[in-house]
Amino acid sequence: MDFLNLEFNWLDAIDLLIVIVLIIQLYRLLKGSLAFNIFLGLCVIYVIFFVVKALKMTILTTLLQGIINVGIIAIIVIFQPEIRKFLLVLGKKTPLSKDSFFTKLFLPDKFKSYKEEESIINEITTAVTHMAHAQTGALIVIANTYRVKFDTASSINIDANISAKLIESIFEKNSPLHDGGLIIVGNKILAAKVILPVSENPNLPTRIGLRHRSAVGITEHSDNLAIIVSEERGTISYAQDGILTMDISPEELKIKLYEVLVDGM
Ligand SMILES: Nc1ncnc2c1ncn2[C@@H]1O[C@H](COP(=O)(O)OP(=O)(O)OP(=O)(O)O)[C@@H](O)[C@H]1O
Repeated sequence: MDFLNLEFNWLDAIDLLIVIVLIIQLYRLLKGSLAFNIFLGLCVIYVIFFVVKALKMTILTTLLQGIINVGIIAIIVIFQPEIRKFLLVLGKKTPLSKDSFFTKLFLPDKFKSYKEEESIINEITTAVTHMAHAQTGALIVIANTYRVKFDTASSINIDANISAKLIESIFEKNSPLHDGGLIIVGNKILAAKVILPVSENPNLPTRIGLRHRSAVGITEHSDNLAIIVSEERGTISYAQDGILTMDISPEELKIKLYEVLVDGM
């Protein structure tokens, strides 16, 4: 195809499509985070660079070229968590990954059994619903990897099967384990009383406190889902990819848990 005197073949179309997909993935990954503002700043520098280069403004071009050269290393350092997450997302879309087209084609859902996941989803939803009614504050992190990092200095290892009664008793107001987050990995409750990183996102609602902020914090740089029960309001919320979704119903929580535990995060 000849478009505006430019040669445009099907390979260019694929090239363009891949760039668009990468930009959309990058936007979804960064939106709502501080890194998004840094990313916009870098885009502005790039645009100015191309304009001054086209206008043949040599000094500015050299200066910006220098900033951009150093900027590549700075980008890797600043965006290290985002790059990690981006590669994780890409890894999940490989032909052999759990939710890939090929896996779904050769192993249709009807042949898979989700009994264990369904039981985990029911236990978590039951516990969260009871705690919301009783206005018992809770913070549950469902981590997608066994290598989840958390502060072990104050936490208590549990390594128990997931049950609504156990979760509820951990968050009981008189329980010595009720403060901090509960970590679930796979089919186990791994630890309680975990101190999580508090999000510094300035765009979060000002009315929320440390429980909600730390739920957002633990999902900002890793593939986790954090469920929060507000002690003050008895509401259920969740954080994923650094984004807080507030005041959901138990049914909505169940759908989210299916999405995470059955369809894959
Ligand atoms: N860094 C942290 N990691 C894990 N849990 C934390 C952290 N900081 C505070 N918490 C938990 O949050 C509780 C305090 O919640 P706070 O009232 O500040 O938050 P909130 O978001 O307003 O929640 P709520 O709606 O339940 O009041 C603490 O008692 C503790 O259990």
